[in-house]
Amino acid sequence: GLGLTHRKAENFGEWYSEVVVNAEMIEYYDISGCYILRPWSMAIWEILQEFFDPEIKKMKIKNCYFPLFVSPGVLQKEKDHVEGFAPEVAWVTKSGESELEIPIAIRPTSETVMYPYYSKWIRGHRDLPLKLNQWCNVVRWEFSNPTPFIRSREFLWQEGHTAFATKEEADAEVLDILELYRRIYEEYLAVPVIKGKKSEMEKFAGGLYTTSVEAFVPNTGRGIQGATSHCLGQNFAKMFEINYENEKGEKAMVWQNSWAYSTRTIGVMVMVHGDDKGLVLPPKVASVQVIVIPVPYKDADTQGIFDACSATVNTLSEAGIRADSDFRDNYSPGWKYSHWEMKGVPLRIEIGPKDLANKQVRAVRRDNGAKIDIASDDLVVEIKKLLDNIQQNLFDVAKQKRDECIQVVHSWDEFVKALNQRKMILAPWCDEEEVEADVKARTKGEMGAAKTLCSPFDQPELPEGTKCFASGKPATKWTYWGRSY
Ligand SMILES: O=C1CCCN[C@@H]1CCCn1cnc2ccccc2c1=O
Repeated sequence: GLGLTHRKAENFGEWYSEVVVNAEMIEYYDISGCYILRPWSMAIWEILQEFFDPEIKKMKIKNCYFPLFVSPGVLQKEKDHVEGFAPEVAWVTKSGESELEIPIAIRPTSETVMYPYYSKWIRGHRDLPLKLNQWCNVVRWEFSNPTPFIRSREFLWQEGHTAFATKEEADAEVLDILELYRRIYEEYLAVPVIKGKKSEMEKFAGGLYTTSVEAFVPNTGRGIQGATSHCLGQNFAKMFEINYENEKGEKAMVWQNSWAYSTRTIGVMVMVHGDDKGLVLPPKVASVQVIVIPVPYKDADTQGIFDACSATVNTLSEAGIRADSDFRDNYSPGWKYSHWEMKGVPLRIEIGPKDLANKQVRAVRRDNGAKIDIASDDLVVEIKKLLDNIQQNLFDVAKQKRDECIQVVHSWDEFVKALNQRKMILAPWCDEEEVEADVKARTKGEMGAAKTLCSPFDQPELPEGTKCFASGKPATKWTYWGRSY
């Protein structure tokens, strides 16, 4: 049969793997942790890119392309923090039958690839700001459980790498980019996220501070980092001698940022909106927003029905709506309904003899199953309203579910209870790293330990004297905690 064999609420992992395959987004590949992105998911990546790329161009950020290969020397340059990541670095050691003199790393990220050239290109203050981005793949040979889109050994992303004369410029850009990431999630993927700052333990070790947008998957009770925007401070400038002669003729080091979102965004959307019929696509990222299906009746005017379907697709397409028809004669209408529901198409239009006679179409919503008869004269206006309503409804439902999973706690016992209830926990914290390490140690288990997700920029009131939930010391900030991907 066409349906899923696993229910989202019963076996999330199996449900997810089945949805991404049955919706024809992913094909499993013969190398573990690698996946084929089929057109149905590549189209989503392209729609997100068509939003983000013009936005960074407005910020005078230019696209470039650096080599995939990293020479070992520069990779070790970041030894302080790269050692943590070293096991994930993939290496080329041979070409054909012969061993390479020196093994070459495949980029897991491009700081060490790009920054020796930033050092060469940035000599005077007129060379600043230098703002580059690249759309590429990166490889991280991870061993923890691979999951399509969420955790794969190769993935697509954009990585922005910018250099400024002042910290103020860098700080401002970090937040401008973070807002774009929020828009990707909330305006396109209809996924609510929380903007915040990572703890010292969770931040990018090579940087000064990390900001992120954090999503949450209610079914697994796990937080997931949606995208990151780091201020690197002058750490890499020091390491790679990226300095310049400032306007006073003094030698000064640049202030840098780096920021990325990846194909992980697609996986988060699948997890949040998908249901037991399959994928549910927010209209903004649906490559097909409306699928038109003929419902011919044995002796009815079949040609008239097909003509009405084609006219409907044309009218919608001319209005800028991504519409298609399914005229295949080897599948029944019922089979087609299930097929396009599995693929998450936001709206289905059925046209049968009655609809033809009444000069109307029957629209069926993928998000809530509602059936709406629309007069053909009102088609474009009504379909546009429906698509906007579906987009908003998906966000509202996801936000309501996510908010139901947020639990404010003030004590350790409340924290443990909430954690076991698969909540996203908001707790007052003393912001001490060893306390975070202690919480990790005390919550270790086969479900994974609790960790900080972020300290939200939008801080609730913290009354004088509030104690840290874990240490009892004076709390300095509210922080989200939880298990995570
Ligand atoms: O997030 C971003 C945004 C885009 C540019 N890079 C930063 C930081 C990447 C951190 N990171 C992540 N995995 C790694 C894996 C192997 C070696 C190095 C690294 C590594 O530096």
